[in-house]
Amino acid sequence: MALTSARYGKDLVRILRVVRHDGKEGVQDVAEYNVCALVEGAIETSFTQADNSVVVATDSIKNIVYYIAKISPHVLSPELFAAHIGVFLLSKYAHLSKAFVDVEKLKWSRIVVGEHGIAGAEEGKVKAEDGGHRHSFVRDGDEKQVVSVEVERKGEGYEVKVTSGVSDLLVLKSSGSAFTNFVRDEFTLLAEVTDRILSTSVDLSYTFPAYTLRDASELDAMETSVEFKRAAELARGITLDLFATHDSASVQATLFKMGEKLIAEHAKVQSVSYVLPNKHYIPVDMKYIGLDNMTAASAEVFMPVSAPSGRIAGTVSRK
Ligand SMILES: O=c1[nH]c(=O)c2[nH]c(=O)[nH]c2[nH]1
Repeated sequence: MALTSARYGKDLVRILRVVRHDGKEGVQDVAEYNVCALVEGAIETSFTQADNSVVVATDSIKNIVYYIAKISPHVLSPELFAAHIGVFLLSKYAHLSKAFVDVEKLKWSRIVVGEHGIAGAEEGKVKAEDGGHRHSFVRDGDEKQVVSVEVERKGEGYEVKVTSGVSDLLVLKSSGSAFTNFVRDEFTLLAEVTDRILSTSVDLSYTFPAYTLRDASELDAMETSVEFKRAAELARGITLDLFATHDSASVQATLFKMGEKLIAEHAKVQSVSYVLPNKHYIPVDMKYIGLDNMTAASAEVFMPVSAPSGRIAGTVSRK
């Protein structure tokens, strides 16, 4: 018998970091993360011979995540924060060869004070550059930025592979989606529809080429070269814009359009993967009470169905 793979670390490390911007009249940012940090390396004997001398305790790995959250100038960028944790783990412990850091960044957006028609709220309207309040935030949705970083020791430096994305971005359109011309046989109950509700919870990930750096001081250069922040803005924007505007023949066709567009717009994005549940909304049949609710034009009352859902997955890659 042999140990054929081994990896360990800390999962579900929760962090909220406040960033106070000097000289900007009290403007602050916050970043809330869920982090999973795992390592590989010369750790076999801890499994096969109960040899803990090669084990950096998972408690220490958790403490390193907090430490990097405190000292990293990159903590607002999920890609650079994750890469910083990975590079630190390998630079600190010579017997470790790879680090796998997954981070989820939760969505805190600035509250825009004074736009809710509340008398007196103007007094508290103290703006950051983007027009929101300087240090007050709202959780506007379950959506998360999700990033997986793999760092591998390569000679004196480190090779960093980044996959970024979005999860739990819930969208719905009440028109502009059809589904016709599919296989019809003895199992087919579904009617063709030229106009239907389309709703999905977007799970998106996209990859970048491997980037080699000597140490953490080169993380800024990695952002300048790869432009993770621009990719994240494009990925979300393209997903939402095309979901809204594409005259959808199917989830499959809309998925491909979105992936194609992101690759066309960002030179560093190598492949784009979506997993899109088709969250069904079924028109309620009201014939029994003399009401027509079953045609594309008449359907107004729908029953949301939590299960089952379709599940459409696809990856679009640069040739
Ligand atoms: O966009 C869709 N794709 C499918 O593959 C499918 N299958 C189904 O029943 N409804 C839909 N909708």
